[in-house]
Amino acid sequence: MSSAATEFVVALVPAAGRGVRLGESTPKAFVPVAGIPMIRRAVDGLLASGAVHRVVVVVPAELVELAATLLPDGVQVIVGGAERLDSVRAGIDAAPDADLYLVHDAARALTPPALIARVVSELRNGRSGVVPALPVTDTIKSVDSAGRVTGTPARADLRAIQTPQGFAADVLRRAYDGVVEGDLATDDAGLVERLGEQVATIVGDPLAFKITTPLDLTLANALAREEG
Ligand SMILES: Nc1ccn([C@@H]2O[C@H](COP(=O)(O)OP(=O)(O)OP(=O)(O)O)[C@@H](O)[C@H]2O)c(=O)n1
Ligand SMILES: C[C@](O)(CO)[C@H](O)COP(=O)(O)O
Repeated sequence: MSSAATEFVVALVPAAGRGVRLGESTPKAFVPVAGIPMIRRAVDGLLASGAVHRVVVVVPAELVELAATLLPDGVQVIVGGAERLDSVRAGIDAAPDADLYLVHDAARALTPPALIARVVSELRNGRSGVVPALPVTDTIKSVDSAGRVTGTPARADLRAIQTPQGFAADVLRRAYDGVVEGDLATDDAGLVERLGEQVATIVGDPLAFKITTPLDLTLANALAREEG
């Protein structure tokens, strides 16, 4: 960590999901990728970035003790909630001393440390919200409830958004103050955008893909084995 790094950076790692789409018997964050649980890989990536002072991992209640045995000393483990937003909120409440927050899915287990460091660097340069983004390669259409196409947004304007998403702490706290029961926001930046705050994108990394389906896990296993 550079001595010029004065703001206290806390990384929140929501890892309390069940992984329904992955279909394993173990909650997703505890599923191994080439022998190492996703949760451990995600935390190791954050620590290796050299840009994070503290890590708070959010897990299902029954897995707190197991998580503590899997993670390096000093990493805080807390209980999550029913939805991702509930788990992130628990993380924010557990780390009121943060100046900057990163919110990083455990499911993006192979995220390169250099990408994490770039997000923090942009925050330190004065951004209040930063997300990694990649161009989409498919054509994206909107559809109605019957599956009829209702529109085709210009692909050049679209980006697939990854994590870690970085925020000035007061901005993320205010964003979560606005969350209501049943909120449909699918990422943290979406909540910040509602405040009228600017969210900047940086170029993401294909390796930061979210392990969601069995095909994703096959890919992650192959990539991690190749890495050695
Ligand atoms: N109640 C929840 C739901 C999700 N997450 C976390 O948020 C990240 C992104 O969520 P996703 O990939 O959707 O994971 P799951 O919710 O586990 O997957 P699914 O929707 O297939 O059940 C994951 O690291 C997941 O563990 C969480 O902390 N708390
Ligand atoms: C936060 C996120 O990873 C950004 O792409 C994504 O929206 C999480 O969605 P999920 O349905 O919880 O996997």
